Parts: sequence; C-alpha cells; structure tokens
Amino acid sequence: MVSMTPKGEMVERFLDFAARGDVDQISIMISHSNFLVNECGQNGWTALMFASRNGHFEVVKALLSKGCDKSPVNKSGQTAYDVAKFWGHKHIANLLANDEAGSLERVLPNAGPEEQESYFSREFLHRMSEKRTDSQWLAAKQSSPETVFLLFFNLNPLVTAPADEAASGGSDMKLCRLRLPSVEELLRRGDTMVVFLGVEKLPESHSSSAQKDGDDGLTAWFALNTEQNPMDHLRSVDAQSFFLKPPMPGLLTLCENDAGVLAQARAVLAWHSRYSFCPTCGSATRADEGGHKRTCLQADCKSLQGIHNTCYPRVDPVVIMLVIHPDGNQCLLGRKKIFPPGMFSCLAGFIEPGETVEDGVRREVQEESGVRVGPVQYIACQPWPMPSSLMIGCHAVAVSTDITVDEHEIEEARWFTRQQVIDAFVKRGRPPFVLPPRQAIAHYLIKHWIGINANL
Ligand SMILES: NC(=O)c1ccc[n+]([C@@H]2O[C@H](COP(=O)([O-])OP(=O)(O)OC[C@H]3O[C@@H](n4cnc5c(N)ncnc54)[C@H](O)[C@@H]3O)[C@@H](O)[C@H]2O)c1
Ligand SMILES: [Mg+2]
Ligand SMILES: [Mg+2]
Ligand SMILES: [Mg+2]
Ligand SMILES: [Zn+2]
Repeated sequence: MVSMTPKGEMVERFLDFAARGDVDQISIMISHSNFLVNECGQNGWTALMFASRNGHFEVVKALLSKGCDKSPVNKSGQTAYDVAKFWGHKHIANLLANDEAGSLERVLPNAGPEEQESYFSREFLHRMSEKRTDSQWLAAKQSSPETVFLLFFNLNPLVTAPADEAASGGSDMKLCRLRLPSVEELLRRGDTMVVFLGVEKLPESHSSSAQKDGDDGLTAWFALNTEQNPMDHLRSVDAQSFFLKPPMPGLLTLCENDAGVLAQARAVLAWHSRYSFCPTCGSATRADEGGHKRTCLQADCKSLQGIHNTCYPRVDPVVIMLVIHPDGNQCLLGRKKIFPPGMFSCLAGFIEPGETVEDGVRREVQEESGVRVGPVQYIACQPWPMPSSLMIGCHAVAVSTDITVDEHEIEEARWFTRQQVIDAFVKRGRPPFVLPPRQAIAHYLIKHWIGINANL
C-alpha cells in the first residue's frame, strides 16, 4: 500500500466526512484549514463532488459558503453539478447551478431552462433497484411493521380526502398508507400483484445506530393491486377512504408528493395487468425482481436468452409541443372531442420507432394540423401514468400557418394571440378558451412561452 503524507491523510479524512454528510466535522476542519475545500482525493473527487453524490445538501451549502470552487472535474469530466444531477439530487443541482457562475451556463452557454419539477415527477422514495433481486431482504421488508403499503383496486388508488375538503377545493387527496396488519390477508392471496417501490430517503442526520439487530432502519414502500374488490380482506382501514376513479381527472387531485409515487406505482401495476402472458410466445409469466420484471415460464422461450425489453415495464415516449407562429406572437392549440367544453391544449402524439423527438414533433403537428414546423427545442418532461407515457415537452417554430385539422383526432385547431393566452391565464372578461389544468405539462409549456416573451 502506498503510504500517505500527513496532508494526504487529512484530505482523505475530510473527503470521508463530506461523503458521509458530517457537516459538523466539515465545518471544524475548514475553520483550521480552509484549503481543504478545493482538495481532491486519490480518485480525483473533491469534497463537493462526494457531498453532491450522496445528497448531503448541508455539506454542499457549507462548502460553497467557504468559497469552494465548483468548476473542477473528476476523471470522467464531471463537475459536482453533473454528479448531483446524475444521482437525482435536484435540490443540490439547483443550488450549484443557481450560484452566479453556474457550471451549466459555462459549459452549455445556450442551455434551456433549469430542470423543471412537474406534477407526477417528484421522487420522494429512493428506488434502491439493487434490492429488487434480494428476495430475502424484500421478504423481510414485506413482513415488517414499519413498511408502507399502497393499495390499488383495478389500478385505482385507495385515498383519503383532506379533513377540510371544502377549503382545499377537493384537491390534495392523500394515498392511504397502510401497514402490515391491514393488508396481511391480501398479501397471502395469489392474485395480489406486489411491487417494491423503494425506501424513504433518510434525513442527513441519520446515523448507523438503527443498524443493530440486522435492521437497516429503512422504511420500504410497496404497491399492491387486486382485480377483485379487496374491501372484505382489509383490516382497520379509515372509514373515510375510497378508491379514486376514474383516473382523469381523479389522479390530478393528489398532493404533489403522492402524485410522484403514484406515477411510478400505477405505471408498473398497469404493465402487469396488461402483460400477464409472454408477448414472445404466449405462455404464462411470473413476476420477479420485486415486481420489476416478468419472466416467461416456457423453458425454451426466446425471451429467456439475452435481455428482452418485453420482460421489463414499458414507458411510451410522447411528444407534446407548443407550436409558435413565425411572427412570434401567436401559438397553435387544438382540442379533442373528449376535452371539457372550451378547453384547448398543446398538440401531442406518440413517438414512432426510428424517430427523433424533433421529427416526432414535426410529423405529429403536420398530421394533426397541417402546419409545418422548423426548429424544435426541448423544454421539460413529465411522467404521465395513464397508463405509462413519458411526455416530452417542446417549443417549436412554425414555418407555415394554414391549418387543416385531422378530424379523426382533433375537433379544432387555432392560432391564439399572446393576449388571448394571457386573458385565459388571468381569466379576464370572457376568456376565448380554457387552459389545460396546471398539473398537465401542456399548461407549463404555454405558461413558459408567455413567461419568456413577457412584454406586458
Ligand atoms: N400531460 C399533458 O399535458 C398531456 C396533453 C395531451 C396528451 N397527453 C397524453 O399523451 C398521449 C398521446 O397523445 P395522443 O393521443 O394525441 O397521441 P397520437 O396523436 O399519437 O394519437 C393517438 C393514437 O396513436 C396510436 N398510438 C401510437 N402509439 C401508441 C401507443 N404507444 N399507445 C397508444 N396509442 C398509440 C393510437 O391509434 C392512438 O389512438 C395520450 O395518452 C394523452 O393522454 C398528455
Ligand atoms: Mg395527438
Ligand atoms: Mg396524432
Ligand atoms: Mg400518433
Ligand atoms: Zn415466452
């Protein structure tokens, strides 16, 4: 082993505290030796990178407050910002990007807007995908009194209304967090689908004290779905709770945290309910890996050789776009027959095989409205769990303006002026149309266009 200088040892100790989130030790060491904030260890990582990797917000803040440089890159060319973003620590990525000389702007001067959190996108569980193959761990969690179970009946979640429903206008519905005694009987039934969702993220102050007696102290979450009314098999469930249906607009009434976990749970459960047989050979399949895989039971099935995407939960990419008139002052919105009266929204469509996002936008806009599109810019995305789409939101610039609607899909499409869109937002006078609900990415794409062109 290579021996280290006393300084080298001190740096490694400092980096270790950063990796573990020990903000007290970090502050003490900086107060004696401020140079540590910019040191990197033997693997080329700085304290800021380690803290960003492990989601230690307070450590990142402390390092920044001591003038830590955000620009160094590790051996893979990643800054601390890149590391935070890669590991999904959005709050840390925002902190690192918002600070004046944000690395994103420097590296990508023409970068679009900051990553946008949308309804259905909040991740408050850590998915712990490495535990999906640990059947012993999963079984222990399924029989732990701490574990949280979400229940679905035909993909409709069990919810409770807020106590002051009138005041909240019926929104902010909560998913019922059931415990083992309530669902024990359901878990024993063969026809209950069980999906491991993840574990609650730990507060930064979490220590290893909970790890005695083999318990890792992690609270696991599972989603259950049944196709037969589970009410007779449930124990001690709040009398106010009920299954939320139909999905639209019902699922848009959840609070933001619950909408995120619902998007994950419902999309996976919907996949199980649609793929009970092997898409390759038609045989029966079995759920594996905590409900994140289906394996064919036919020994010589092709799907058992190599990796087949038919064995994993599906996500369907959909482009959704706000098309802007060449004059920059109008946008194209359409309405489907099924929309509530007066509502107009962005055009949208499924991406086809072999197509880029940009080509998908151009094709769908032309098919649905006859308008031809030039430049396309990605803005934001949103999981859409009905049943399992990923909405890829873009702005696009039209290069022609005549409208011919595809009547199979769209009842009407129109150019609306910026003023008309603003009137619809502020609901002034008699607005010319109704906007899609704020939970839909279409709403955000329209609002963002108004925002970036603000000349009110
Ligand atoms: N979040 C939002 O703001 C928002 C707004 C609009 C639409 N959406 C969602 O986007 C999705 C797609 O929009 P669209 O209906 O206009 O798409 P679209 O314009 O491609 O037309 C739908 C048709 O495409 C075909 N299709 C192709 N691939 C499909 C697939 N993987 N699954 C189902 N059908 C497929 C079917 O014939 C279907 O009738 C819808 O599910 C809709 O709920 C979300
Ligand atoms: Mg469409
Ligand atoms: Mg279409
Ligand atoms: Mg289509
Ligand atoms: Zn098969």
